[in-house]
Amino acid sequence: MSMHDDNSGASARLGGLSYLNPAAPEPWASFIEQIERVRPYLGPLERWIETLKHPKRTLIVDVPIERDDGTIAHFEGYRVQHNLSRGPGKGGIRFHPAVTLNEVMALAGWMTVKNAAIGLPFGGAKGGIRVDPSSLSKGELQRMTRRYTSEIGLIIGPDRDIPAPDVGTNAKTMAVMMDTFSMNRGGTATGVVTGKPIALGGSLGRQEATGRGVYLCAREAGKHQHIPMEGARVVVQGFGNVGGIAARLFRAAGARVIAIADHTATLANEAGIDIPAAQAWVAEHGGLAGFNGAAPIDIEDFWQLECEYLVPAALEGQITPERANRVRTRVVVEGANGPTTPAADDVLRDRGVLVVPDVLANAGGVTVSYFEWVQDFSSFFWTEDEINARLERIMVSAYDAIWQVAQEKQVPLRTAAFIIACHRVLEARAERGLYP
Ligand SMILES: NC(=O)C1=CN([C@@H]2O[C@H](COP(=O)(O)OP(=O)(O)OC[C@H]3O[C@@H](n4cnc5c(N)ncnc54)[C@H](O)[C@@H]3O)[C@@H](O)[C@H]2O)C=CC1
Ligand SMILES: O=C(O)CCC(=O)C(=O)O
Repeated sequence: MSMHDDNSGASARLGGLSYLNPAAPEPWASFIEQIERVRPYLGPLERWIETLKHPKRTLIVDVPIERDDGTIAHFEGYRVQHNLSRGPGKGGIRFHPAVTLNEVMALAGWMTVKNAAIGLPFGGAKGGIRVDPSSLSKGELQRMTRRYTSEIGLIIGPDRDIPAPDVGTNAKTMAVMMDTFSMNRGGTATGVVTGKPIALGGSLGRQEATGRGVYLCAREAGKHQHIPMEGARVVVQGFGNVGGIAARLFRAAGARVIAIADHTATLANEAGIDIPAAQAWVAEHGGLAGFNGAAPIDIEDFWQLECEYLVPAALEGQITPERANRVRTRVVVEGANGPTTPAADDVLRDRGVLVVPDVLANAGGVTVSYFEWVQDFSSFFWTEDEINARLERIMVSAYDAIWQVAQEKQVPLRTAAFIIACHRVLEARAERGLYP
């Protein structure tokens, strides 16, 4: 059963404030730097580049709730619509104690690029609340989610902006958001969020889609790098929805997952870790700590384990230049959003490490969210095999297109993905602004 079914489990996996990496720049600064790196490749569209450096709409909301003890608590929430040129906003909702406006702006910007790079008809958006959901009772969590949804209800909707799960949220959160939006509107609106439970118009395959996309990208990268999947050594940071599922798929394909880490433990086993057993442990205990199928190692040793694939699938700013200098991997496959800083990207490029960027590698989730949205509109639902086959086609063709541009322009895959995406977004922007 899904590791995301119970929000208390999701909350326990958040990692508290520890994920703020003081050695990394603010996420929005990283995003701006990534946009700047595309400037020389934009041709006449360059005159529109500032569009990408200014989120279109930024909503900050106060979310007051009555706590179970009768006191009133206030939380700060956000929904940022970075760009809507190519369609409605799309992107997840994060509940985490370290959420900031700066972070949500960057996450929304990465959604704009991701959706355009893959060719989905969406703009980019993201939202979040600065809260540790594990500190709330189920009732408090529900009241907070409902109040937040009502507050951002001003700007979301099936044809305006469609949230989905991210760190600290799950299918249950989406069910409550859908219900609140529908109550306020006076009619059921399944298409307002994706990542919903199947009973409410959710899509088969969405739960696994991000991890599946990560695995597919690794497989494609391995073809170019001549890395056989059988026996490939894999190291995964983050063992939630994305990291846990990716690790399971790597193992199922014959790879050897030799190290895994979450906010409670960093573990290694050169012989290969039994991933389903580790997932069952986390589902029961809320974290990897205590799992005896691998031995605890130091976090800094984790980053320099020799492997074929390194998969950061936790949070931003994890691969700094200092760590990039020490990694001993051939391919970094970014399950998380923004795990590699721009300066670390340069180090990895100089060291010949291939980086499959977040805006490609973790796009499987939003791709199946797109399928969910389409299915909700048509009220016609596909089988899991159909969904997985369509997901694979889209991921492989996006990978090939980005690889091609990288070869032609002699740039890293991230820059290639940004070139494709920024062209699409700015062309749409320019077309919408021109007289015939
Ligand atoms: N859920 C989705 O469909 C998508 C998620 N992502 C990105 O993937 C990343 C992970 O998201 P989910 O797996 O959904 O979240 P999750 O809440 O299911 O799991 C997060 C994992 O990261 C671990 N973690 C937190 N702080 C850590 C630290 N300091 N060191 C090591 N591990 C730490 C947690 O223990 C947990 O295992 C995020 O960057 C998210 O934005 C990207 C695309 C889609
Ligand atoms: O499924 C979605 O709509 C968004 C997923 C997401 O937040 C992401 O790709 O980072």
